[in-house]
Parts: sequence; C-alpha cells; structure tokens
Amino acid sequence: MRASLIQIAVDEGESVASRRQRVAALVREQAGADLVVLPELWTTGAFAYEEFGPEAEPLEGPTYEAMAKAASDAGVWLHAGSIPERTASDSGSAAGDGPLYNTSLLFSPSGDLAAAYRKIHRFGFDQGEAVLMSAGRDLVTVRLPGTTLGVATCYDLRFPELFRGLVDAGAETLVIPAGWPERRRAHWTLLAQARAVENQAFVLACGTAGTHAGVPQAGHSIVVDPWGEVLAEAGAGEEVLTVDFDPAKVAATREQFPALKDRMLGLEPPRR
Ligand SMILES: NC(=O)CCC(=O)C(=O)O
Repeated sequence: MRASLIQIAVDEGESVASRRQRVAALVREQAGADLVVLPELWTTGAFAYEEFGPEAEPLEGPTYEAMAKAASDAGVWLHAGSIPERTASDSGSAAGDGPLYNTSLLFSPSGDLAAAYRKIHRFGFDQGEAVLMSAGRDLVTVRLPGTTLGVATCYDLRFPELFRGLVDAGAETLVIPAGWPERRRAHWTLLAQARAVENQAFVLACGTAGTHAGVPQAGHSIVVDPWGEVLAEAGAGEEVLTVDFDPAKVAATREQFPALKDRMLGLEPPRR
C-alpha cells in the first residue's frame, strides 16, 4: 500500500483560497498512491484561533468540494485533514450559526465522503480551540481495501484510550492529521511511536510546516510500523512524504507478539 502525506506549509502570506487550490493540485499529483493524507486545519492553521470563526465552513463547503474533486481526479482515498466546521444552530432555525467543530473529512477514490470525524480532545486548556470548538463524541474507523483506518486529530495523540478504542473497533492503521508546534516536536515523535507500539498498528501522522499565528510548526510528518520502526520521516519544510507499507504486518505482529491479548483492564467481562 502506498501512502503520501502532504506536509503543507501554512503561512499567513497565502490566502485560504490560494492554499486550497495549491493543495488540490498536490493531491492530484499523488495519482497512483492508495491513500493521501493532509494535516489538521490547513486552511487556517491550527493555532490561528481568530480565523476559526471567519473561515469556518459547513461540512459540504468549499474545502469539501475541492477535496472531493481532487480525490476523484487522482483516484485515491483522501484523508483531507480537518476544517473548522460550522454547524446549523441547535434549534435548526438558522443554518450555519451553530457550534464549531474541528472536523476531518475522508473521501473515497470516487470522491464520495466515506467518513467525517469531529476531534474529541480540543487543545488549549481554557483558551483557543478548547473554548472556540465543541468536542466530538464518536470514534471513527473506515474500511479500505487491505486495512482499516482509525482516525484521530493532533492533540488526540496524547490520549491512549482513544486509540485503544479504535483498535477495539478494528483499526490497523492510525491516521493522525496535526498542526503540531516545533516547541513540542520531541513529544510528537515519541507519541507517534508509542501509539504504534502499544496498538501494534501503523501510524501515519501528517503535520504542517511554516509559521502561523507566531507558532513555528514542527513538520516532521512520520510513518511508523507496528513494531515501532520509523519507516519515513519528513524534514521541517513543505514536503510530500511517500511510503510503501504492507498492511499484513499488523496481523503478523499481533500474532507473533500477542500483547494485545494480555489486556486485563477495560474489557467487559474481564478475560481472566
Ligand atoms: N492542534 C493541536 O491539537 C496542538 C496539540 C499540541 O500542541 C500538543 O499536544 O502539544
């Protein structure tokens, strides 16, 4: 299976519309890959909090339209990263003035929406995303030919129980779009490897490059195999990271080193 992670630079000098066009062209260039992955909130930047409201889109907004078309033009599965999603109001009376979510979109090679995932763990403690966005509630897995994806977004990477839930739902390849800052790059690499090792799964983690809202981004998108080996890692700048991996390695690793079967907690009823 071939995956291409598009580590886009998100800088304030470029308009959202022009970045959207540039990203669509980059996706089209990945024809021949099985899966293409984009980062978190690449239209605005994950730390550009003041842009979330003005740049929020309905689910089927301009980014959805552009990415659905790019996926079908390239004939690839596309994890299109996430958008600031503006929902309809709770009362349903006025469309588009409801809560915001950090929502990931996954398209099939025919350009149909295969899944949407609303980020569960919002970053910022008592500010930023944590107060501007609402929390998603649902775990999302998607069956692709050859592997089942489990999806999570950026700060979610710090919450192992989410990934265990995805594994229990059948995930074998964990896809994590992010806008991770340079300042905590060591955590990014360490946690990506930890999630791969503890879940005996592939991890495909795609970050952003550049600087937005005064926050230099880490880049260093990374692909880790179920044994924790780093298969590929990007540098700090804009880059397309392409990797070939064998999804059968998940079952082989889980069989040869069956640690997941030794779980004692969190399973109902206890196994032994
Ligand atoms: N956008 C994010 O979720 C940032 C997460 C982060 O900076 C961290 O976990 O550290």
